Amino acid sequence: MGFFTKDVDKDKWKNKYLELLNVQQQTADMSREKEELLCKAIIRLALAASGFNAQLDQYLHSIRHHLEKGIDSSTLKKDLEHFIDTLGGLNADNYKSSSDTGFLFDFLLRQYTDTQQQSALQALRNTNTSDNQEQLFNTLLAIINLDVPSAGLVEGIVNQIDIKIVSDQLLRLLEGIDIPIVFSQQAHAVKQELVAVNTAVPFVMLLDRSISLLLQIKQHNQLERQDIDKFLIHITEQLAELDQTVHGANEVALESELRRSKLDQSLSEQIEELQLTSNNATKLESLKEIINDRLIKITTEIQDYNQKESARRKKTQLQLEELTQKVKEMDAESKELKSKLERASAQAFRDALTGLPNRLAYEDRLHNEYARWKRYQMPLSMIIWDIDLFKQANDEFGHKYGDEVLRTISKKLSEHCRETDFISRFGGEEFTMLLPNTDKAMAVRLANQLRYVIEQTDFNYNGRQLRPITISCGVTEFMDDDTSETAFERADSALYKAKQQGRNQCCSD
Ligand SMILES: Nc1nc2c(ncn2[C@@H]2O[C@H](COP(=O)(O)OP(=O)(O)OP(=O)(O)O)[C@@H](O)[C@H]2O)c(=O)[nH]1
Repeated sequence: MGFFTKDVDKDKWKNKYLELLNVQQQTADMSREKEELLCKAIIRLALAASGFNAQLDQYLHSIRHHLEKGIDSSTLKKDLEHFIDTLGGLNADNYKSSSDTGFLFDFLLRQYTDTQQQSALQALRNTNTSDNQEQLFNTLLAIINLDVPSAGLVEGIVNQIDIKIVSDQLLRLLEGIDIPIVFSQQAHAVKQELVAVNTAVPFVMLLDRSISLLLQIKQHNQLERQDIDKFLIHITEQLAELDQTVHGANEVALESELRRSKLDQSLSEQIEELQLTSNNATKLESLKEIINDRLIKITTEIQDYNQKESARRKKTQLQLEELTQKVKEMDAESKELKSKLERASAQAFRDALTGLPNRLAYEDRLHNEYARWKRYQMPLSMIIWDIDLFKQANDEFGHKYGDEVLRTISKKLSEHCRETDFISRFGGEEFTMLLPNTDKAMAVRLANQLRYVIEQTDFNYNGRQLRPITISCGVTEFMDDDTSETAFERADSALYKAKQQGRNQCCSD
């Protein structure tokens, strides 16, 4: 009778083995869980960092795309390397944007027509390759000599320019650029003064203030850009850190697998030897001894393996907790940044006075509606509105009243058009509307309804009932080979016709 026929010993063996299998299963589950958590965190961070720069976006997209299939360390490493290289390249030429300074040069060249100033400005424009904006601005200020406006300069400006035209241009410039919220009050005040300016001396001071405001806005935008770049670098470092942790986790899992297969191999070798010994055994006592020795050896090996595994599990658990904490922090950071960016971009697209979408938002929407019209050929109409004799109302009752009129008209116009229609404050007392799925006849009908609503609105000032305020508009429908500019020109000409024909009317082309 063989020694292995004893059921108790056989069960002891089986249980040990099953226990080991169980431990192995738990380890594998834990690794998978950890990997999923890491993938999620990296995908979220890549999403949060998207949209800043088209070059970076392609790598962020690739990182997300690869991670959706699970972590492959070598692909992730490659993606991250590309990302970091591109980011480094961007930092080098980030602040050389010639278009930013271009608008300043255009503006100054229009305002400073003295030949000396013109040639100095042109020369600076042609040779300016410096990254140092502060230096550039100082040179510019020296050329136009704004800090100490001499009598000669004042006279020069007064003789050479029409104050109304320049202040209108400055107004348009201020309305055309994104004004960060911190400057909105200052910009509003400058705009109001530009609207009201009528003598040369305050105008020169106002010009000084306008340019200094433009410079401040530019510096502010640069700082904001630097902040975003810092955040991108921070995210990249965190991604790299996570990548390292994944590497570490993979190595630990690999080690554990190796130990496990060594144990398996050792156990099966010992069992084979036992079988061989029992088959060849002739004496029961010596056989018992051999088997006992083997069992002790096997038990020691299993205990040793369990001890190491338990230490490793504790370490993995600790790493997992650290990782979870890190992921939570990164998650909170990216959420905060996302909401900050959303707030900032919502502000950039709104007109502060009326709350309507501004000109920038209009350009954006026009781009989309135009593309849709080109593709699907559904009718698309455009209306340009202008308040009638608004200058009179301003002159008579002051700008505060004028602002109130602007707010009331904005509210009425938005309340009385469809949700799919888009209305914006284009600038000053002008509004634009884009009407998808609306042909010219329908647009003219709607325009006349809106015109009537405004005509019927009571405008009060300090409890005083005032004469009605009216609005006029030009209507057009996109057709044939229209570009957004040609359609706009037609609507603008139709508006001009409406004004010429006596105002408070809607004309179409
Ligand atoms: N209160 C106020 N007035 C503004 C604002 N933006 C532009 N304006 C004024 O709107 C007036 C527009 O005047 P004009 O372009 O001469 O036109 P108008 O008086 O409406 O005459 P028509 O368009 O020919 O009917 C100017 O006096 C600007 O100062 C603003 O934000 N607030």
